[in-house]
Amino acid sequence: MSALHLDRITVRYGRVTVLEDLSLSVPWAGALGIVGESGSGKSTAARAACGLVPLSGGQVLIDGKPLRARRGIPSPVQMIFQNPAASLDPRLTVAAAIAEALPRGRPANEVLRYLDLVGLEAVHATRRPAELSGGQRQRVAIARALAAEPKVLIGDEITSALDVSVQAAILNLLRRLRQELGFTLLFISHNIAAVRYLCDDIAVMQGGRLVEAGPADQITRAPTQPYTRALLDAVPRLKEDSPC
Ligand SMILES: Nc1ncnc2c1ncn2[C@@H]1O[C@H](COP(=O)(O)OP(=O)(O)OP(=O)(O)O)[C@@H](O)[C@H]1O
Repeated sequence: MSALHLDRITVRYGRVTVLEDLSLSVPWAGALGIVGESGSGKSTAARAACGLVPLSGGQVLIDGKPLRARRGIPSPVQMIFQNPAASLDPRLTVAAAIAEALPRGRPANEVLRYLDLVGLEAVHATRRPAELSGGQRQRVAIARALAAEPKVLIGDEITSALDVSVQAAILNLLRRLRQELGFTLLFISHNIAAVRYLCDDIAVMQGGRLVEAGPADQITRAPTQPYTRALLDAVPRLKEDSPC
C-alpha cells in the first residue's frame, strides 16, 4: 500500500485541463520527485495531493483511503511552499507556530526537539518570521510541517527563492531528516539535480501529463524521452551526490 496515491486525477481550471489522468504513487518512507518545465502542472499535482484543488476526475488516496479535509484535525498531508510566508503566520513566534502544529497531547518541550532537528537554536523560539533569514524561515516551515506528524510531506519548490549556498543547506537538511525520521516525501522542483540528490524516484511531467517515471538514477542516466533529456541538458553540471 502506498502512503500517497494520485489515482488518475484530472484538474480543470474553467475550460482548461491542467492535469489529465495523472497517476503517481509514493511508497511509505519513499521520496518521489516531480520535475518538468514551468507550467507542466507540478504545483497543481502537489496542491491536488493536499486537497487544495477540486478534482474533475480521479481520487487522492492516503494510506489507501480517500483524502478528506477535516476541520480542526491536522491534515495527514503537510505542504511546504516556495515562499515560507505561505506556510507561516507572521504574527506567531517560531515556538507558537510549531506548538500549534503538534498533535493534541504532545508535551510542549517537543517544540525544542523540532527546532533542534532542523538546526535552529532555542534563541530562535521567540522570534517571528520577519526576524529570520529566508533559510531560517524555511527551516521553521519544515519543523512545523514535521511537528504535525504527517503521513506525507510535500515540498513545492522550497529552495527556489533561496541563495545557492542556502539551497544546498536546506537540501542537505531534508536528506538528513529523511534518513533520521523516514518520512514520505513528494518533492517538486524544476531542478532535476536537486531532485536526484533527495529522491528515490523521479516523475517527469509535461503539459499536465506524465512523460516518464522511474528510479532517479535510471531517469537521470538513461532517460527514454527527449523531453527528459532536454531537462537534463538544461542542468550545467549534474555532479554525482551533489545537491546543486
Ligand atoms: N488558479 C489557476 N487558474 C487558472 N489556471 C491556472 C491556475 N493555477 C495554475 N494554472 C495553470 O495551470 C498550468 C499548470 O500550472 P502549475 O503551477 O501547476 O505548473 P508548474 O509546473 O508548477 O509551473 P511552475 O514551475 O512555473 O510553478 C499552467 O498553465 C498555469 O497557468
